[in-house]
Amino acid sequence: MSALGTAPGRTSSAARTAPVIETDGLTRSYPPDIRAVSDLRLTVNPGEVYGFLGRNGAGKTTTMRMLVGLVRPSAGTGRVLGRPLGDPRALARVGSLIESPAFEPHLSGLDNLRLLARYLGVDDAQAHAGIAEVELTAQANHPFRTYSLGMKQRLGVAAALLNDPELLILDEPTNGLDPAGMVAMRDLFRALAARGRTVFLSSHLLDEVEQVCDRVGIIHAGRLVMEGSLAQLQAKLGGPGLVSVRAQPVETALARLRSVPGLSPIRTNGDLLELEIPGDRAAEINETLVLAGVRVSELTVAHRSLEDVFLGLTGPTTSAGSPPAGPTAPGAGARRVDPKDGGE
Ligand SMILES: Nc1ncnc2c1ncn2[C@@H]1O[C@H](COP(=O)(O)OP(=O)(O)OP(=O)(O)O)[C@@H](O)[C@H]1O
Repeated sequence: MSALGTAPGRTSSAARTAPVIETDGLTRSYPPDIRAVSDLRLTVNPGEVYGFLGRNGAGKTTTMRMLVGLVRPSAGTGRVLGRPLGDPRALARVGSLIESPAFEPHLSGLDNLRLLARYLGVDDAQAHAGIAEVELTAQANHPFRTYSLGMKQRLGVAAALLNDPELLILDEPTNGLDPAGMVAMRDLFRALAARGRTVFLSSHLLDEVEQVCDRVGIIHAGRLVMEGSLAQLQAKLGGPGLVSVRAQPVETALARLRSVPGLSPIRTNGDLLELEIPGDRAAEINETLVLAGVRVSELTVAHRSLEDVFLGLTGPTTSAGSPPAGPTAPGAGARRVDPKDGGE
């Protein structure tokens, strides 16, 4: 086991550089033989936005529940803010959104937060600040029961922020948000990181993680298949992808591209040329063609999905099956209908 966090505390310089979350061999099994999380070794550093990426049933929620002491590990150890998992002294400095918080349906969003603020012993002003921070001011006095899924989610994040936590642990925080809400939430996470807070969020959306996270851990069938910086993830994704170019005159375009090493089209269909190259060479293709007097009317880089990343990192699996390293139960990795979100 690595040197898990030493003495915690805001004032210690050692604590500032020690990981905020560190786990070693963290495992959670469910009877009769489901391995929801297996031998997980995570390192989350202070001040970063860390994306915990995995598809449905990968083990994200179970991991987060262990981190905040809601579920006891079957094996392995971990530390949060330098203290053992579930230690109340650490949890007092953590804000989390894992299960939907039990808000009072007939109270307004603001009154719900005030109630929670009183319970946590924090100033009422924090409730107002939280509402503003998640951009719910216009709906602050509407009853919670009238809130959309996205508004409920934003109120949940505001609740997690109430005690001005050093670490936020958020399970799929952008679930249900519209595109503008997603952008606002991403901005909030970056702003929190800029203030030295650490954000550990889960997602099954590669795009989302790429846009907001500094580091990424990819969990698949209960196991961590990759952990590293966004640049390292992108390097893994930077392999050949499919770039399509619509260009005229097509003969000139073909001849020009064939003359540049590595840019030879693999297929042509009328004036559409397809190249299998890293997507970051798209601008080079455009420039090459334009300088050769070719008109480029369309240039698309095929989007690489999370599925592609998994296939690249783990090899093919079926949704009902699992690779040898994954959950041990038949059907492990398939979606469990969870009361927290009512399933898919
Ligand atoms: N209480 C439980 N009892 C039995 N199996 C469970 C329990 N909780 C989780 N599992 C199983 O553990 C695996 C991981 O579930 P988990 O909820 O952690 O995944 P997830 O990555 O959060 O998925 P999602 O994105 O769908 O929320 C799944 O196969 C799930 O069915």
